[in-house]
Amino acid sequence: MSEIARRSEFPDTRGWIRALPARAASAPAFEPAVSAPAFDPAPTPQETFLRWLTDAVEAGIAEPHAATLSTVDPSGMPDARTLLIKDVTDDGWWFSGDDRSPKGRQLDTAPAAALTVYWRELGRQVRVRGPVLVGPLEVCARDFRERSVFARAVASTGRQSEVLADPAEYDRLVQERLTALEHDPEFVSPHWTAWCVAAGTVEFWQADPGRRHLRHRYRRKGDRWAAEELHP
Ligand SMILES: Cc1cc2nc3c(=O)[nH]c(=O)nc-3n(C[C@H](O)[C@H](O)[C@H](O)COP(=O)(O)O)c2cc1C
Repeated sequence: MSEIARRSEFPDTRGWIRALPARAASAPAFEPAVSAPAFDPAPTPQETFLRWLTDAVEAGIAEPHAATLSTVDPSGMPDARTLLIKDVTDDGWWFSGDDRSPKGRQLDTAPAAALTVYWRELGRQVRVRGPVLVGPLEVCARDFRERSVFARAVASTGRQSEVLADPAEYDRLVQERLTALEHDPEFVSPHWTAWCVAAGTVEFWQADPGRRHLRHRYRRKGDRWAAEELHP
């Protein structure tokens, strides 16, 4: 086991945080090799992403489909939160939530976002940026129905991120929704939304122990993808 940097052993917070190990030196090589100037990525970022997601699944990474979604509010103030990627299609990267939530309102006024995935154990990051589109009603409804009954009950009480002034009242409302859903299992919240980041750029980043990190960026050019390597 590597040495643990204990906070109490450092004179100040900065010293402790600076001592935390950055990238594991044992990051696996990007195929065929990180040091190779050229490599053989898939023709589309979706395909490369799904290959990397497969690697993350096979490596046993918990919640390998978790991503950070960044948006901006009407004043231009950025916001970000973790959520789960629900699908990857030719159209882009899909996620879901309530359109009355802060993220929903932000996407309504500024329909663009960035999704960031970090698979620490593999030394890999993916950055997806682009306009955000609201999915068709049937896609939103399918996503809602695929949620557990409890998740549907919570989602349809629908005041996500508002101040919880009365926790007991909230628990009562969720119980009420649970009972209602048992009687009406086909119910779909009209606010539940599947959004798609229609990527304009997608960057794949692979750590290299020698800091010759590999960065491969796809850029959408009409209906095809152009790709380029970036300075680390
Ligand atoms: C691992 C993980 C997965 C999550 N998945 C979702 C999700 O799929 N959809 C969602 O709306 N919130 C999800 N959340 C909760 C969000 O991070 C966030 O708290 C919530 O969406 C409210 O965000 P907002 O106030 O910016 O709208 C998840 C949180 C975590 C930690």
